[in-house]
Amino acid sequence: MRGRMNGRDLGIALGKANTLIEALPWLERFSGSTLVVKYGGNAMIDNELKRAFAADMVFLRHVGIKPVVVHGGGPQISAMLKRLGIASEFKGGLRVTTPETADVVRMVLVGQVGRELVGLMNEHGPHAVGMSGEDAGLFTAVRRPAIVDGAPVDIGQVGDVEHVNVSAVADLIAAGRIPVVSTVAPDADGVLHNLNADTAAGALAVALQARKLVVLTDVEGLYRNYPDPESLIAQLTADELAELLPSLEAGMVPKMEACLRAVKGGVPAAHVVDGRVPHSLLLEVFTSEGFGTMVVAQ
Ligand SMILES: Nc1ncnc2c1ncn2[C@@H]1O[C@H](COP(=O)(O)OP(=O)(O)O)[C@@H](O)[C@H]1O
Ligand SMILES: CC(=O)N[C@@H](CCC(=O)OP(=O)(O)O)C(=O)O
Repeated sequence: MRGRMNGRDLGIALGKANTLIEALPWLERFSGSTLVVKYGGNAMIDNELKRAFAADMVFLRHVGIKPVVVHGGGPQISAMLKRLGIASEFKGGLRVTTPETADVVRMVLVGQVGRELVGLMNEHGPHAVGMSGEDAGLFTAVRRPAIVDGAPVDIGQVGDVEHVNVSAVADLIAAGRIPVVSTVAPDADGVLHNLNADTAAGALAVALQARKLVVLTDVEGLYRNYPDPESLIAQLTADELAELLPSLEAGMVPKMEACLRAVKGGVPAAHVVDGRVPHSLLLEVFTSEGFGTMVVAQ
């Protein structure tokens, strides 16, 4: 409400102005750069959080940052497989994917999770465009095994990203859109593969030479000794992460591999932040303290 302020209101207003001005150096630094944001299925807890995430992406877009969203949906896929009475298991952090499972993965990621995020962003205006690795040849997949107890195990139609057709997203970014990527893709023979969303986000961040990769998940960040709260890591180098990787547990493995791949591939920083905290991404990008765990090259 416009009108005269009392002393308390003025204090609150000045606090808001300070928050805005604290963002200035970060706006200057990141304006014009590409940010790849991976939104994990476990961080899509409720509608309020999803709305806050969508608003954050639109906010970034309006301040001149170019967000590219890569979304997950592991829990949502598992729920649909259960509804359909199809058994499902993970090996080495990756879903064993039969042809039947691959169809469900595509249905849920492209038709459900991706659509919902696009819809929430587009409540703010015609910003977001959904696509999968199949659209405009965005990703070509190559079949990969899971690593279980140090040995490779075949898990069906699961892929890594072999090739990224950068123009598929670059054209959308140039048009001012926010690409929202679902991570299924054909291999060289056209067979549909299920890509872990962290893996695909890492590969896309490298191909786009993004300024940052930010992974939103359901923990505060990377713990040296999970779940000891004292062992949360604020910052670590690629070499330190490479040393830690073999000791990590399933869910964190593809996430931290993606961060390592991004940083080794020329992305200046990769972050893991708590997606359960509304606007955590803005806190990471626009405050001096940062948020969660940051991986840097050196
Ligand atoms: N060292 C670790 N640090 C943080 N989380 C860990 C660690 N080891 C295992 N985890 C687990 O990894 C989970 C995140 O991975 P995942 O469930 O696959 O999330 P998402 O759906 O966001 O991809 C956390 O909730 C936590 O239980
Ligand atoms: C191969 C593989 O495991 N694919 C994942 C794809 C979704 C995903 O990665 O979702 P989150 O980011 O929410 O975990 C799956 O089928 O669950």
